[in-house]
Amino acid sequence: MIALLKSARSSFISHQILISCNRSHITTTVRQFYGLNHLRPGIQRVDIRNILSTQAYVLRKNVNLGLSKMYYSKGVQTNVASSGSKLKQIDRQYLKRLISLAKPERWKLAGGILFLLVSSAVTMSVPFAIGKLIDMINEQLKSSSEMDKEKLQKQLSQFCGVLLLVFALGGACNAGRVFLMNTAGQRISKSIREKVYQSMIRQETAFFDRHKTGELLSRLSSDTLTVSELLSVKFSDGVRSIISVSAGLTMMFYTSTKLSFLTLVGVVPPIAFLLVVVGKYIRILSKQVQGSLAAANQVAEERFSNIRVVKTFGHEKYECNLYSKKLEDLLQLVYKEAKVRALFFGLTGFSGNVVLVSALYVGAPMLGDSTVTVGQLSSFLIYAGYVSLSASGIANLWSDVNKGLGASAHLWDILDRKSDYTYNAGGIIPESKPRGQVEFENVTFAYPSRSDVTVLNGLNLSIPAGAMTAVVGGSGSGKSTIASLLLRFYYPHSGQILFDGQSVKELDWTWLRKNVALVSQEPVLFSGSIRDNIAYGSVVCDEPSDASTDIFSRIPEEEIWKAAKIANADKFISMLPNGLDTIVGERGITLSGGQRQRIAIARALMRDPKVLLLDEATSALDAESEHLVQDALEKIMLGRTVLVIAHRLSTVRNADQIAVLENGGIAELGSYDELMAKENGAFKTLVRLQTFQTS
Ligand SMILES: Nc1ncnc2c1ncn2[C@@H]1O[C@H](COP(=O)(O)OP(=O)(O)OP(=O)(O)O)[C@@H](O)[C@H]1O
Repeated sequence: MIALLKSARSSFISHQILISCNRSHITTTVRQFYGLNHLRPGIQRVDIRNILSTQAYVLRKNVNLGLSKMYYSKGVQTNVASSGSKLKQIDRQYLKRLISLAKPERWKLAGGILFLLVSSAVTMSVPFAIGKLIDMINEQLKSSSEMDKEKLQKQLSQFCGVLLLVFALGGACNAGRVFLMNTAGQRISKSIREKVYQSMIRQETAFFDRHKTGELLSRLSSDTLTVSELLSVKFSDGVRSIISVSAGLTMMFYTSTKLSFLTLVGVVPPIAFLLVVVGKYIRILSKQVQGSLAAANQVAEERFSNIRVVKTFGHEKYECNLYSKKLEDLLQLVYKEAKVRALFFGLTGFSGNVVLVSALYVGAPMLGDSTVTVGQLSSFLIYAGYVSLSASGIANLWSDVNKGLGASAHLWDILDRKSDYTYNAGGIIPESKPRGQVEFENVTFAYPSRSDVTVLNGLNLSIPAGAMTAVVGGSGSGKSTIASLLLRFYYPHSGQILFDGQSVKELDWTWLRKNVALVSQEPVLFSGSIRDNIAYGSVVCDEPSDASTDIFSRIPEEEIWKAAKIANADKFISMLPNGLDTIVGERGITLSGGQRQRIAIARALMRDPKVLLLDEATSALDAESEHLVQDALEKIMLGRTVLVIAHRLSTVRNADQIAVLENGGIAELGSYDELMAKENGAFKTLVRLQTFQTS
């Protein structure tokens, strides 16, 4: 349980909170949901600058929900609630925003509510009608002659016929309500999912370093579903309960005020109090269950996507145990929740029956003194039944609203998050043809998820246009980081990177991507056909308004073959039974490493980039594959600026210049022969130590 040990005193730094997580599943939940990745079980101080305001809000709210109290030090973030009233204000804002999601479906929802009103009116009028009928029969039976009995039978048939028609109308309205609400819910869910996905996919790379795939998928699937269900089906169920309770109570009082007072006053308040308390506990538990389920899904998702690693090490049994352990944690919580839910529903059922019994107990003697008729007592009892059943529906709505608010807060975090520097369509598009000259000027950089480790420290490197530059250095020295920075996956903390004299930060995103392409060490393909994978490299409109999904299949086949030929991939593709239409499997798993790499080269070629980044492109291949890939690379290098992140002498030897990376900067720069001529030089030492393989 999360517990605050003590409030943040004025001496605390204003952006820190002190929390304690002494159960591992809570720790996992908090870590996953709130991005506090380094959180461990136990007591610790947490810096909430790295978590978004809404996440901080949800974190606080969750704690406030009953796990225990948690305090922020003063002035943490402007929109993090610092008092109960502010929290309510944010609740209202969130509620307004939540409701705004349903606006496009307002006519469907209004239609659903209209059907709901009709069906509720029908349902709620039935007990009254039945009461009247019973009284009528009673009256007629008292003064019964044979003729009267026949008349009564006829009236009864007519009454039942009308009742059946009314029921049919109620049933049709109910069906209409369910259909409209469900379709509106599905459309709301589609629209939220689209928005959330668009926002996610445009986030900068560091966002994906921090958020796990399983977590993002859970945002897309379960949070959007929770919100859309709340706005449609659950909302309408809740409104139905509210109508039933208010109409039921009104009719109870209308039927007999005295009986209503006597029945409700003694029974309802204590039971309502109990229900509120139990309902609140259920809310807390269901949140914990969601978190635990997400943790179990995370394990399965990660293992399936890395199944070959599991198989390579033969860890199937270990993984099964690990998953079982997660499920066991989940099961314990579900047991707890089931117990409380059972108590909750038991109490609701019991309260309903208590109301009925008290109505009977108080009402039966009233029959004697004719204060109520048999018909009135009957309809009163039915209304009392409706009220007690629907009261739990209102409790459920309350819990759903809270759940929906929590889920929507996760979604606002993603929707509101602006990835301003990565995707800046509308940046500078140089008028002249690109030359491909790249400069790293005094670049200092640390990864956002590990901000205390400086990877590049004042790096200066000039990469001449049309030439080949190789970067070498020990493992972890920052070679791939250079490529990531040029591709604008991340931004340097200081210094700048220039492309033809223009800071890459200011260049139009699409233009930059058209002119710089990367072929990485482990090229990943998508699960479609070879054709789709190669065509993926072509430049297409990146605006979401271009909703067509077949843009890649419209790329002329000759262009694809041309790229495949230069990449030495044409021969093996034409030998496959389905040629370009061969499906490559998840991540291209049905192809060999060399084949994947050549498809990736063809893919990069499709956009005819001016600058080509080759990140250890040949290191994982056998001699024949390497030859084919190397040959392909040599062909595509012509006329382009090439930056090779090299491990092999075969590539380095041909380079126009070699940069040796050490301690975050360039230790040596020169041609192969120049660097080898330096007796105790860094490059020569690297070669001697065979940090990168000789071929
Ligand atoms: N996404 C990331 N988040 C945090 N740290 C990272 C990330 N990627 C790399 N690093 C760290 O940055 C440093 C430089 O990594 P980089 O991949 O650039 O090295 P490299 O020289 O290419 O290594 P290798 O030759 O082993 O591939 C390493 O210490 C690595 O642990």
